[in-house]
This record gives sequence, C-alpha cells and structure tokens, in this order.
Amino acid sequence: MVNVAFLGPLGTYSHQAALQQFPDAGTVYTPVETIPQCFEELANDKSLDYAVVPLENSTNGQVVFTYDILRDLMNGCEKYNGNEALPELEIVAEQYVSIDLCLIASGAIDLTSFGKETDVKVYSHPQVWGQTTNYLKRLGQKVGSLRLIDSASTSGAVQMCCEEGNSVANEVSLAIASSTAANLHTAHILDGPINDKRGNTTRFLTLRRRKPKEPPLAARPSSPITKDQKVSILTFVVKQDSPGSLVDVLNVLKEHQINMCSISSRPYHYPKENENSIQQEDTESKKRKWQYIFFIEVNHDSSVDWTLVIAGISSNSLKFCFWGTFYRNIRYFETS
Ligand SMILES: O=C(O)C(=O)C[C@]1(C(=O)O)C=C[C@@H](O)C=C1
Repeated sequence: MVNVAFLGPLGTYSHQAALQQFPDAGTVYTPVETIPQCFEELANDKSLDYAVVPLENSTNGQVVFTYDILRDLMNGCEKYNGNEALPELEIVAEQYVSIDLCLIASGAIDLTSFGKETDVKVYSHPQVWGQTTNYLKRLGQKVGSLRLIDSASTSGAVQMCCEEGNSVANEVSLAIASSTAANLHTAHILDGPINDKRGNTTRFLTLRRRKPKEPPLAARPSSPITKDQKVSILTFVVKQDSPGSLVDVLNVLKEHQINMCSISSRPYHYPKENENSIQQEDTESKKRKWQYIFFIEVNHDSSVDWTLVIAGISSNSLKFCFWGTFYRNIRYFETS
C-alpha cells in the first residue's frame, strides 16, 4: 500500500494525476494545502511514499511554484558529492492530465441578469488565469467587471465559492475548476469547457525520497513506445560571466549523442543564510543579485555511459543536481 501526497482538497487536477499514477485499490491519497507542502511533507513525513506535483501546462507554460522549489532545494541543499547536490527528493515518474475548465457557482444563476454594479468574484488557482484569458475577457465584457482571486487550488476555489454562496445582494462568487470538483462540492456548472485552447494539458511529476538504487516507477499505461524511453531531469548553474559556459555543458550531451528535449531557466538571488553551505560557487557569483539556474531534460539512453556524462557535467558546471530518471508517459506522444 502506498501513501501519496497531492495538492488538495479532493477534486483538484493534482488529485486526478495521483489517481492516474497510482490507480491501485488500497492507495492512500493524502491532500495537502499547497504545492510547497507536497515537497515538505514528503521530505519530513515518513508515512508518505510519494508526492505528485504540477510542472507545466501546454497553454501557459511553467508552474513556477514547482520550478522554484526545485531551484531552492538544489541551492539550499546541505548534502553534496563534489559539486553534485544530493537533495532528499528525486523524480520517478511523469503524468499528463487533460485540463477542461468550467465556470462554477454554488447554485444555478443567470450571468446575464447581473447589473453593472454587481461585484463578480472569480476564484481559482493562479495557473488557471493564463488558460482562460480570452474567456474571462468576454465574461468581463458581459457582466461589467470581474475580480480574479487566487486560491491554493481549483477545488479549493469551488469550496470557497460554495461557502460564500450567493446570498449577499450585488455580490456573486464563482470558481473555475473541473467538473469533478463541481460535482464533489455539489456546485453548479454554468459553462464549460472554458479553456482558451482545446487539448489543454498539464504535466505532473511524481517524487519520492531519494533511493538511488531503486528503479523509477513502471511506465503507466505501459506500451511498446514507452517501454524503453526514459527521461532524466537535471538542474545546474554555470559561471555567468564566462562566454560559452552553458555551451560547454551542452557539448557534453552532444559528445555522448544525448538528445536534449527541453531547456529553461529561472532567476535566483543568493539567499544570505545559505552562503556557507555552498562552497562550489565562486565568490563573485555569490555577490550577484541576478543569477540563473538551468533546467534540462534529456533522453536517458541506457547504452550511454552515464558516469562519464555526469563527470562531464560536473566539471563544466559550478554545481548541478541529477533529479532522477523516469519512463516517458505514452500521453507525451499524443498529437493534438
Ligand atoms: O489547482 C489544481 O487543481 C491543481 O492541481 C494545480 C494546477 C497547477 O498548479 O497547474 C494543476 C493543473 C491546472 O493547470 C491548474 C492548477
């Protein structure tokens, strides 16, 4: 029996990702309140085996909360092997969830009946605004003005909207979430799907406490395509003022014929309290306010000598972290 943490309450898209990743009867699904808590609880609560977190959305890109936690876990890491950070957690699987968003209210209401003086509040997870920009613009034109209010999750937004109800004159509370969340809170779906793009999908990662000798989770659903395709995620920092320092790391991949599937970066400011724990960075870069961490994903071909690859990345970066290797999920190959 496994115990999986996810961004709750029940009915979030993270809950759906956890159900897809761990469909077996007897699995315990543990809702937590925020994405950072998924990481914290997994690291500290030994009764949890895994945590499922959103990484990116096909319409509006990076889930920055997750990227920034990975960044902070590498930068704040206390355990090193040379310049390789060894944080407590590793990535062992990916999942893809279709995000069909609905406009939800606590009961049946007619949006066209509102006067311009009505205060229309819309609750949702901040990641949702960029997936419904056009729809919200049109809705705003119809009802006057909208107040978009961030919630910790989409299902939490429905909960909030139902708690507030629509009993106060000239005030309406709405939420944007899945039909599952609406049904779970016995709320009313006013419209859907309302996402600007069809095929809107969010990619999730599954993490566990680091067990370098254990293999990643089996590909689910297993298929001939996913059988041998594995992916690894790495983060690293390079000497910022040295021309070609990023290229030097990427050349290690080229030398070993490794295909890179994605590269992105996030900024960071050096946290003062961590200055002593990181011996790997040069003093100049420590003083900088603007620094960047790179995230790359590469195909993990087992015919490659990964000890050499890691040695190459190690000698060309100031510090790095190998976050784990996992099977490519078959939904990655779906065409729109
Ligand atoms: O709020 C939820 O339902 C979540 O699981 C979080 C989350 C996200 O952070 O991207 C997941 C998928 C959707 O893109 C919107 C929100």
